[in-house]
Formats: sequence, structure tokens, C-alpha cells
Amino acid sequence: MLPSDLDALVVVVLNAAQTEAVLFGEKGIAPGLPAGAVVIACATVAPEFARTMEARCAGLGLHYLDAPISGGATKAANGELSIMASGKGEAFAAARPVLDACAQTVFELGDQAGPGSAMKAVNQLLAGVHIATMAEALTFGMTQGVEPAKFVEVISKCAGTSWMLENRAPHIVEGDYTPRSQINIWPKDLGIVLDVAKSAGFSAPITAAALQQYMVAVGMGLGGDDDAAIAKVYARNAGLSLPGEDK
Ligand SMILES: NC(=O)C1=CN([C@@H]2O[C@H](COP(=O)(O)OP(=O)(O)OC[C@H]3O[C@@H](n4cnc5c(N)ncnc54)[C@H](O)[C@@H]3O)[C@@H](O)[C@H]2O)C=CC1
Ligand SMILES: O=C(O)C(=O)[C@@H](O)CO
Repeated sequence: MLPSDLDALVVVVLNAAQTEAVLFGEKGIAPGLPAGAVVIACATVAPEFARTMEARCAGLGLHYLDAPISGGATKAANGELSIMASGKGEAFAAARPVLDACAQTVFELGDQAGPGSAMKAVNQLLAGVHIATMAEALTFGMTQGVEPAKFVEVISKCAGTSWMLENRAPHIVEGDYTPRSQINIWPKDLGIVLDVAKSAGFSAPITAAALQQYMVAVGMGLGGDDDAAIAKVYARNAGLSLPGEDK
């Protein structure tokens, strides 16, 4: 049972289907929200879906903020997320106290739903490719006698580094695949990127290659593991043992 004076609802579920279920499913929350409340939708979804949700919420007198997030579990816990937001001025105004509590940086990317999710797709292209590339480089290094811990120590201070390398490669070094961000997120997110690219007539071959590696990881039963486990795809193919694995 929701309080009747709710001002804002933050929805952070896995995907579009779950977002729709939370808002408009059998036990959907949206019809019970008071008019003027704001729905802050944070799952990574396609821009078109965000536009549809905005229209359906408007039909109930609700504001809708397209507000995908970036920064991972640690930044979320510390209230330091980056939020790529778009929506009407009233939606931003109603959401402001929540945004200020959750985020270090709120980007205002447009006055309707869609541009927030479009920017998030751009981020996911890079983030998904960077995780896969980190795993490729780390395991390539192992074939040359570069230990994973030394890889992190050196490359994190060199031009080949990335935020994802610095955030995820330590999980491989520690052999800790507790999911902070699951492998399962990537077929969804790179699928969104490729769908958007296709509708724009844009070829994204590097994204497509990374997606294949995540699909292999899912096929290996690693979907629920931390996305750093994509390194296991490379390790298996090369006959390498990652930290924490038996020889
Ligand atoms: N994990 C990460 O580092 C990041 C995730 N994201 C995105 O944020 C979203 C959430 O990601 P995660 O937390 O990792 O996903 P998750 O799958 O770990 O968590 C989703 C949660 O939603 C709950 N849920 C699903 N349907 C529900 C319903 N009808 N009612 C109530 N709860 C329901 C699930 O039980 C689960 O606890 C995704 O869209 C993801 O792509 C964005 C940035 C970073
Ligand atoms: O932080 C982000 O941005 C992400 O999307 C990743 O952490 C993947 O979930």
C-alpha cells in the first residue's frame, strides 16, 4: 500500500518490461499515484520506450523523468551517480530533491523523455566495449607473462586505461565475481544500442563484436555473475587460468 501523499517514485528495475510492470502491470503503481507526482525512471531502456511511458504517465496527470543512471553500485550507495535526464520542466522541478540526494551530476538533456535514454545508449556502447576490451587486453597480457595484478597497476596509469578497466579489472584480480553489474545487463544494453543504430542506418561493428562475447558468457552460464566475468570467455579460449581458478 503506497502513501497517498507520495511526491516522487523512483523506478530502478532491470529493463523496459519490468519498468512497465511496476508502473502499469497488474499491480502497477502509476494509477494509484496522486496527480502531479513524478515518476523518475532509471532503468536503461530504449528512447522510444521512455517516450511511451512519458505519454502514458501524462494520461494519468503524472510527470515523468527519463533518468538513466551511471556510476555503478558504489556511486549509487554514496549518492554520487551521474544521471542523464530529460523531461518537462515540471518533471525536473518535482524530481529535484530526489535527484540532489542520489546524484553528483544531473545532466539536463532535453524537455521530453528520450534524450536521456539516447545519451545512456551512447554511454553503454562505450561501457560495454570498454569492459570487453579490458578483458581482452588483460588475458592477452597473460599470454605474455603479464600477471593480472601487474596489468592493473601499470595500465591504470597509462593511456590504455578506462573507467571500466579501473572499476572492473580488480574484480578479476581478486577472483571476485559477486555481481555489482551482471553480465545479463549487456545483451540488453548492447541490444538497445544496436536496435537504435539499425533504425538510424548506422553500422556499429565494434559494439556487435562485444555483444557476441557477452552472449558467449551467458551461454557459459555466467549471466548472473559480475560483468568482469567476460574475461572467462577469453581465458577459456586461450587455456588460461584466471586468479581464483584452479589450474
Ligand atoms: N548495476 C549497475 O552497475 C548499473 C545498472 N544500471 C541499470 O540500472 C538498472 C538496474 O540495474 P541492477 O540494479 O543492476 O539490476 P538488478 O536486476 O540487479 O536489480 C533489479 C531489481 O528490480 C527488482 N524488480 C524487478 N521487477 C520488480 C517489480 N515488479 N517490483 C519490484 N521490484 C522488482 C528485482 O527483484 C531486482 O532486485 C538496469 O536497467 C541497469 O541496466 C545502470 C548503471 C549501473
Ligand atoms: O555505470 C554505468 O553506466 C553502467 O551502465 C555499468 O555499470 C553497467 O551496468
